[in-house]
Amino acid sequence: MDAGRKPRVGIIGTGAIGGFYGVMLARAGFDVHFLLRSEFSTVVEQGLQVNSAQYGALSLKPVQAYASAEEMPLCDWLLVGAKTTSNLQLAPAIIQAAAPDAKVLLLQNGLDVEDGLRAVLPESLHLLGGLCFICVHRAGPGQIEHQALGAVNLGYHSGPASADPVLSQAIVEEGAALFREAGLDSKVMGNLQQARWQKLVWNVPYNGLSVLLKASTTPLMADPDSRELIQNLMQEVLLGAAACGHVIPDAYAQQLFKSTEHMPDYWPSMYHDFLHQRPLELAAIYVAPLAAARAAGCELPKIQALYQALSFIDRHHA
Ligand SMILES: NC(=O)C1=CN([C@@H]2O[C@H](COP(=O)(O)OP(=O)(O)OC[C@H]3O[C@@H](n4cnc5c(N)ncnc54)[C@H](OP(=O)(O)O)[C@@H]3O)[C@@H](O)[C@H]2O)C=CC1
Ligand SMILES: CC(C)(CO)C(=O)C(=O)O
Repeated sequence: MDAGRKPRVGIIGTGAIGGFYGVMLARAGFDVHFLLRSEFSTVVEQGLQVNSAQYGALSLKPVQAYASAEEMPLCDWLLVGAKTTSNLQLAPAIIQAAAPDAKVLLLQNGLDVEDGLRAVLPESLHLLGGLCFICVHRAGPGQIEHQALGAVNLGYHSGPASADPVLSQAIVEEGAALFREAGLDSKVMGNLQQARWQKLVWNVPYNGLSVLLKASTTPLMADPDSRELIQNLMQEVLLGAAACGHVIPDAYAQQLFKSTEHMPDYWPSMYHDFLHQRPLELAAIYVAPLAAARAAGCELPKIQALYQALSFIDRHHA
């Protein structure tokens, strides 16, 4: 990349997350290219709209939109905004759109989501994980509803800087700076695994229960039984994390629980997948943490039961 040139950003999977962060980066002056699938022609015709409780009505038109990665220019940063269930299918597109030493950032929930992709990406590509603290969903083709929040915490997973902590830190700082330039909070996480476990403290209870109980956060937080269940599930995530060497203070879970009471009523992304009969992110959000905890000698029976119920739903909802 030429010194002084802003990095070129490619969005691989332009849904709620890819669309929101892509529009914010484009508005901040980055050269952003969007890979789409079902919404391609609508977005070419009508652009991308973000209806944000925080930033008002934002519009990006024209959009540098692509239906195939072969038409995309080589990008310095690739932000993967697809669901984890699509990662392996998207690997050829990521490889195709990546500049020789590109940074691939998975903006996804779950544990170990980088591992499957790492195995098929060239060694020259840096792989990072990003945890998005945001409430956003697609309201229609090219239409993104942003209800609250927006921070992205980043950590280095693997690549040419794996053995060089100074370089990997600099790369993660560069990624965080992109988001900060777009006016969003972004922190560098020294340990990506720890950061992923921390995020699971929220996603394990709320994502799954929203599907199982057909309830958004407001009713989940209003009912004494669901409140107790959420707290018990959070405690099991802390147990699993600790067994894997990632101690998360109890106060962290308490604070997430409390802050959810003050969030606008929110349907987690897993509920949207259920509603639209798309595969649920069970491998990333349930299977991987359950397996990691079990390998460390720790059983998590409530999470296991929630996972089994969700697996049934996942197999029967399509
Ligand atoms: N939404 C939220 O508030 C939050 C989401 N997350 C995480 O972020 C990640 C993304 O979630 P979210 O943005 O909600 O998901 P969405 O379903 O809104 O977006 C996924 C996008 O990826 C596209 N896609 C999938 N496969 C392909 C393909 N082969 N080629 C091109 N495009 C493809 C989909 O296109 P198509 O329309 O054709 O299916 C869709 O546009 C998940 O891991 C989620 O858990 C994390 C924090 C908050
Ligand atoms: C936890 C929450 C709602 C906001 O921090 C989120 O980021 C998610 O849905 O994954």
